Amino acid sequence: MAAIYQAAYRRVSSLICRLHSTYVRKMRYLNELKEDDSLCRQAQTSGTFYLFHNLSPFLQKVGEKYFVPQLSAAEIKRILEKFKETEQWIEMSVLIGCSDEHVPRFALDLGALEKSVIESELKGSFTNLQKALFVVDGKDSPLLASAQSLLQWHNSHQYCNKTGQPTQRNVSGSKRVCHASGITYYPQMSPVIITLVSDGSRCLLARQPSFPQGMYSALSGFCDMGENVEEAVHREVAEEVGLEVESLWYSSSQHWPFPSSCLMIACHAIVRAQQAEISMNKLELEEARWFGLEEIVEGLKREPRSSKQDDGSFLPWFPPKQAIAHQLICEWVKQQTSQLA
Ligand SMILES: NC(=O)c1ccc[n+]([C@@H]2O[C@H](COP(=O)([O-])OP(=O)(O)OC[C@H]3O[C@@H](n4cnc5c(N)ncnc54)[C@H](O)[C@@H]3O)[C@@H](O)[C@H]2O)c1
Ligand SMILES: [Mg+2]
Repeated sequence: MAAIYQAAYRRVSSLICRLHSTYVRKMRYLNELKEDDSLCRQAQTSGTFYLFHNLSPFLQKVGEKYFVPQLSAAEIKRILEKFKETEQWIEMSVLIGCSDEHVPRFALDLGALEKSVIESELKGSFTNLQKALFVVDGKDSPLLASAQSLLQWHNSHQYCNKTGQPTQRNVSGSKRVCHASGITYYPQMSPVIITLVSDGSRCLLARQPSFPQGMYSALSGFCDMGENVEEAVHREVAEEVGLEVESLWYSSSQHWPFPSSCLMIACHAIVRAQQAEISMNKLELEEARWFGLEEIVEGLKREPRSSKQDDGSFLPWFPPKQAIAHQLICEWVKQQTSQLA
């Protein structure tokens, strides 16, 4: 009897498994790789690798386009042999995802090896992440950003905060453990709110002193300990431009690798048109002002290069489409245009 039940259970389980979508199977496989060291070690032999050098990703240029090559384990071994290094280096890679066909993807930083040798061997170049994110295909930039953030987190968490002893990573790189204290460290992100404030017919954009000339963006700020998203939006708007938010709603979120792993939580906020006088915090901002719809539409078309005028001043331009600030601005334009229609 028990055998019949077991056979029926197996049939139902395998049916459920087949019914699972490609996405669900992929996520379950990735989770197994994170948890199971021997499975992940085996996966490294059949996976593909994104290369980094001191946290700069490796890109190849074909014509005017930049690509992020995925190298096989065999190609990595060939490079390592050039340096008379062993394949043990592969163990320093971190798991960053997998294809729909369950080919795992890893990121590996070869920062200790001579950069120019790798570049000429693989015919490409290690490119600063800030530049790389804006020149690669849109689907590759989130992958590069999260890979770099994870590599950076490992670099800065080599030792236990409590004992000062070295921490040991698991094979996938999803955590580090201090065996002396038993503390497990997981990769961290800092929550940051980014808010496009509107008074109903205009939107508020600001400049930090570190921004490139002419660029304006939505207000942003790190969440304080214990704060929720709504409280952070209210506080940041009050702190930076002296306005009181009346209502707000969530738009979307984005992982942002600068300065190190932020979770950008994007919202729209409304302030009363009668109480919209800006009182800017000069310690944080260089300029903050209201923009009408026409000026925003013009600014969205403007390239950073074409923003400089003959008298040396700069016309406003906005963050590129890879930044969530861009998305907030486009949503606001859509909202305003639909109201006018
Ligand atoms: N992707 C986008 O569209 C977009 C747009 C704007 C800003 N951002 C990012 O948002 C982040 C925060 O924006 P901000 O500079 O306006 O923040 P902010 O207004 O909170 O000011 C930054 C200051 O906050 C303090 N701070 C508090 N907690 C911090 C933490 N965990 N890490 C670092 N500093 C902390 C520091 O003193 C720092 O100088 C920046 O890293 C920026 O790159 C992204
Ligand atoms: Mg700020």
